[in-house]
Amino acid sequence: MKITVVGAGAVGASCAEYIAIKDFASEVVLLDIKEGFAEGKAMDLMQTASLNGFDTKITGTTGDYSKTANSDIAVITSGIPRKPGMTREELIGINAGIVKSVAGELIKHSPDVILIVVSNPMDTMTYLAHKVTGLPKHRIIGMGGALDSARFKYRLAEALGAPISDVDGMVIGGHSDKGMVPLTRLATRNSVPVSEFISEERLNQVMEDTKVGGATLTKLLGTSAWYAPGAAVSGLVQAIACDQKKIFPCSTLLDGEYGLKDLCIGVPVVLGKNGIEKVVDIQLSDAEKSKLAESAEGVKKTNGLLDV
Ligand SMILES: NC(=O)c1ccc[n+]([C@@H]2O[C@H](COP(=O)([O-])OP(=O)(O)OC[C@H]3O[C@@H](n4cnc5c(N)ncnc54)[C@H](O)[C@@H]3O)[C@@H](O)[C@H]2O)c1
Ligand SMILES: O=C(O)C[C@H](O)C(=O)O
Repeated sequence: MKITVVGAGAVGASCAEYIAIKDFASEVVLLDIKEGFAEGKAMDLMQTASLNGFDTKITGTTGDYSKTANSDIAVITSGIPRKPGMTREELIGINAGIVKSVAGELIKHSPDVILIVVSNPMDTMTYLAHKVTGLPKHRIIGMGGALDSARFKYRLAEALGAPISDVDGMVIGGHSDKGMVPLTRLATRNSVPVSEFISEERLNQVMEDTKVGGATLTKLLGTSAWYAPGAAVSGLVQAIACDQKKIFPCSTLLDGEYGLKDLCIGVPVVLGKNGIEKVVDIQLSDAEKSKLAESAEGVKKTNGLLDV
């Protein structure tokens, strides 16, 4: 199993590290445009192999896509991150050009690749990857919901005073400060609805804290987060590489599911060796449906800024 990660920055390197530590891939290729950067990150990571006990071979390249040839999965993290006070949507001007060229190069060298798009604004960049590559929809996956759900579980555990392993929950919708839809109604603590343990007011606070999870970290760090994003990407990669058939909320091109068409947005999907093997159409309440529809409007507005 060969995996390419484009962008050896904070998220790309973290993602390569988690993939290697989980030891399910034979090879990870890191590619960056900054001279020597990916080679350096790869060497540094390889020097953790004997310490962390993995056999995955990590190599780096400055812009040489021939080194990525015949990748099974490629992750696109190249692009600028936001600074405090910015929205993800403001990154579109620079990142659209980067994602467009990177996606084109990747499929030239790996025509059968499954693409995972991370660069922001992620739902729009996933849509752009479709427009540029024309790949079937099961082979382009946007990563956002897996991360947002992890943050939701973190906030739920905090509110419940429970261990995170006792908590389950999912966030659908756009990967944006306003567009996320944390499904509080379906969140559970060991199969019991969380509303049995905490007030509606506290649950609303959990929802709001989850939606601004990325912005909160950006304010603290001065740039956006990387550990949880890297771990979330590695979870998607592992589900595909190991044909796990796990459900994650991912951004996918919808064609009528959830009453939505011609956009990529986060909904639950089954991930396996073919990429997105099924969109899971769950029954939403009227309030959840209207939040998702509003979120879709926001994503479509950002898509409208694309030059495709
Ligand atoms: N979808 C998500 O949940 C999620 C989570 C975290 C970050 N992000 C996004 O991921 C992106 C990367 O974030 P980061 O913190 O790793 O940024 P970073 O600046 O640390 O790394 C980005 C890397 O991309 C490289 N790059 C730029 N143009 C390139 C090109 N044409 N080809 C190859 N490499 C190129 C840069 O040299 C840099 O090393 C940002 O857009 C950020 O907003 C998304
Ligand atoms: O917040 C960001 O801009 C980066 C990423 O989308 C995140 O949610 O951490």
